[in-house]
This record gives sequence, C-alpha cells and structure tokens, in this order.
Amino acid sequence: MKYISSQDTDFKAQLTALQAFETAQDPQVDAAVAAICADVQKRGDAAVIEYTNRFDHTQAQSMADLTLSQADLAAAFARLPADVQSALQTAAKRIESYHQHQKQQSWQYEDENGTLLGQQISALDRVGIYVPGGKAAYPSSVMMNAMPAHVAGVKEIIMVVPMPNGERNDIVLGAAYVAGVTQVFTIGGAQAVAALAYGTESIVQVDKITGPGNAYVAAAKRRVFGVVGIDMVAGPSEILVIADGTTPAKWVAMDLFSQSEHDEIAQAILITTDANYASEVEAQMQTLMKEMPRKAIIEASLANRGAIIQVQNLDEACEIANYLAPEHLELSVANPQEWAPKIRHAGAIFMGQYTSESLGDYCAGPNHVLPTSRTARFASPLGVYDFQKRSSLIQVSAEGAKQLGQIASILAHGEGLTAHACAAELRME
Ligand SMILES: NC(=O)c1ccc[n+]([C@@H]2O[C@H](COP(=O)([O-])OP(=O)(O)OC[C@H]3O[C@@H](n4cnc5c(N)ncnc54)[C@H](O)[C@@H]3O)[C@@H](O)[C@H]2O)c1
Ligand SMILES: N[C@H](CO)Cc1c[nH]c[nH+]1
Ligand SMILES: [Zn+2]
Repeated sequence: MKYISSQDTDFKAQLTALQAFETAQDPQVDAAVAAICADVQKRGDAAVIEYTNRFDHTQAQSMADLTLSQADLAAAFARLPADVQSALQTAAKRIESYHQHQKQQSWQYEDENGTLLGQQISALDRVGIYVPGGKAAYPSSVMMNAMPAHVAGVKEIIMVVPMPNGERNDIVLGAAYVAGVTQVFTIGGAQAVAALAYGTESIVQVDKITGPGNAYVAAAKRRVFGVVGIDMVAGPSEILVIADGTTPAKWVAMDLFSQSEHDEIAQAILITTDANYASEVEAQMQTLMKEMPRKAIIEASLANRGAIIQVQNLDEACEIANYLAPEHLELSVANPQEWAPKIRHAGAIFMGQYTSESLGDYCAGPNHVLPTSRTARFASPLGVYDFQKRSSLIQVSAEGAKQLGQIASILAHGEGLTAHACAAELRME
C-alpha cells in the first residue's frame, strides 16, 4: 500500500496517479468487445452460446440450457435454508421502502391564458439487468437492480448473469425470485449485453440495460448505448475512508478489505489525520489478511491501487475526497453530521463508526450500484428515476394559441421556417 502525505511536493501528481486506471477504455478490451457485439448482432443465439461456452466454461447446446423460467427461480428459492430466505426477503423489503421515496409523480399547471403544461411520468416497458458473476456471485446486485425497476412500474425485467462452469447459484436465483425478475439467462460479459441490446431468437430486445460488471461489460454497455439506454459505465469497486482515529483500527482495516476483495483492480484508500492511527490500521491489515479467503485478490488490489493518505486536518480530507469522488465514502469520524455537508462528490456517504460500507452493499436500503472512477462528480446512484422517463405535456387554449402563436410566428420567420410560422398563425384566426 502506498503512503502519501498531503505535504509531499508532488502530492497532486500522486493523487492523479492513483486515478490513472481506466480498463473500460482499454483498446484491447474494446476491440474484443466490438467483435463480440458485432457477432451477436449477426448470428444471435449461436454466437451467444459459443462465447458463453468459451468464457464461462459451460457446455450449452442450445439457449434452452441457458434459460431459466419463473418455476426454476421458485425452485431455487425453495431450496435455500430458511435464514437465507428470510435475509433475502428482509433486504428486499428495506431496499423497496427506500426506493419508494424516489418515485417521481406526473404534474401539471395552468398558465395565465388557460394553457395546460406538465410532465407525465412513465415506466420503461422492458429492462435488462446485468448481474456480475465471473469472480463472485452477487444476489445483492439482483435486488439492487430489480427492486427500483419494480418500484418504477417496469413490467418486464430480464436478468443476465454468468454462471461459470454451468453451476447454478441458488442464492442468486432465489434473489431473482424474491425481486420479481421475469426471466433469467445464465450468460454474461459482452455477449449478454449485446444480446439484450440487439435481441436474438431467444432473447427479446430491452429498452435499457442497468447493472455493474467487469471491463468487458462496461465496454459493451458503452458500445450499445444509443441502441438501448444504459444507467452508467461502472468500473471496479472503490472505498475511501476518512478516519479521525476514533473508530477501532480493526473495523476500518476490514472495511478497506471489503472492497479490495471484489477485484484485483478495486481501490481502497484511507485518509487520516493521525500517523499513529495509520500504522495501527496497517498492522491490523497484516494480521487480518492471514484469515482472508480472498487474500490473493485483496493483496493485489492494495498493491495495485491502495493508499494511505496523511492529511493535516479533516477539511483537507474532505477536499481530497471531493477530488477523488469515490464510489463509497466512509466518514469514520466522531461527528459525521458536521462533515457530511462538506462532501459534494461521492456515490454514497456512510456516516459514523457503526456504519460499515458492507451494510449498504446488502440491506441498509440505498442502492449499491454507484458511480465509480470519479463519475460521482456528475452521476448518481442507480435509482427509480433510471427506470422512469418523462414526457412533456402541452394543451394550448384558444387564448393561448393567439398569444403564443404571435411569438412562435415571429421566431419561425426569423429561422426561415414558413410552415412552422403558418401552423401557429392558422390557429390565431
Ligand atoms: N458497482 C457495483 O455495484 C458492483 C457490484 C458487484 C460487483 N461489482 C464489480 O463488478 C465486477 C465483476 O466482475 P466479474 O469478472 O466478477 O464478473 P462479470 O460478470 O462482470 O464478468 C464475467 C464475464 O466477463 C467475460 N470475460 C471474462 N474474460 C473475458 C475475455 N478474456 N474476453 C472476453 N470476455 C471475457 C465473460 O463473458 C464472463 O462471463 C468486479 O469489478 C466487481 O468489483 C460492482
Ligand atoms: N460493493 C459493491 C459495489 O461496489 C456491491 C457489492 C455486492 N456485494 C458485495 N458488495
Ligand atoms: Zn461490496
């Protein structure tokens, strides 16, 4: 793990170097994804089956081998132990309740000439949700994608999830059952994204694709944007902990591990005002590391992109956090309510020593699909608003046709668009 101090003369350059990692735009990944997408568009199911067998080491003969029905999902749920069933149901309820608050409503108002103006909200008809499955299985990501779609009123939710070696994961499928997913295809990577975007003989084209994934998934989503909508281009997981030394060092060490264990290119950063505390956290990491089943991934992630940053004070820490715009920010400080308003750029803010980021990953309620790679500067968590869209409403009164017609006519003539002007003028007579 790198040690950086805000007093280093090349501090800015070191901070920039920490961010210089954008695999979604790796030209080699992009070229491979371009070829896969074009092939799926051309050959449909046959290409999807071939790529799935190649990359996920499956032996599918037809799409039927990669397709699950509602009955399959129900059966997977029924096979789960009672405590897992109940955890899934409770998490789903909490996620649903939180997202109910995000629902947008249609609105209208009447202006001074009796013209009605407004905005009508509609749900998307059919969405594709990508659930990652290469290096780990993510039942929580099933719920984080499907629940807001449900709350928005989406009728058809088509889920894709790779299942390496054809091993079906009952918790992932049980989560799909609880979250009311319509249909599941056990496919992943660029081939799954392309299949959802273009449609194949067996997979119906969707209107929008949401959900995180690796560099191949991210590059494919970037590529199909325009044919379908996408939520965002998500990169590897990130956590930034701002600590004032009041949280037990062991807790913070484990919080850093919790995101490192996702991926060798995930990022975990600690910013602290206290050099002794930084050493304590590092010592805890060394001890805890031995027990970690995903030790190799954590070590690689920390070596590749991890850092401990020593700062002068918490104001400076917040400024750096705003520059880094992390996916997850833990404000592990004595008075988080005082510091949270200073954070402008973060996907999600976890406040106080009891709020481990991992609770947000599973069951606190807010969405865990969050902007990464500094995109929190302009992007927001996945939410109900990603599954709703807006249409403008205009109903002009006779009086409005006269008043607005005059303005429109002048402006249309100014643009040299006579038919536009006439359409307005005809209604003024
Ligand atoms: N932001 C979030 O909410 C969130 C949630 C869970 C996971 N994640 C992240 O998602 C990522 C998941 O990645 P993953 O790899 O485990 O699963 P994944 O499902 O994203 O990718 C697996 C697929 O990648 C494709 N692939 C792998 N190697 C390939 C190659 N050489 N050529 C072409 N295609 C290839 C295969 O088709 C495979 O099915 C991780 O970075 C993790 O941190 C993010
Ligand atoms: N932390 C991930 C988002 O970056 C989400 C997740 C799912 N399961 C565990 N974690
Ligand atoms: Zn996580």
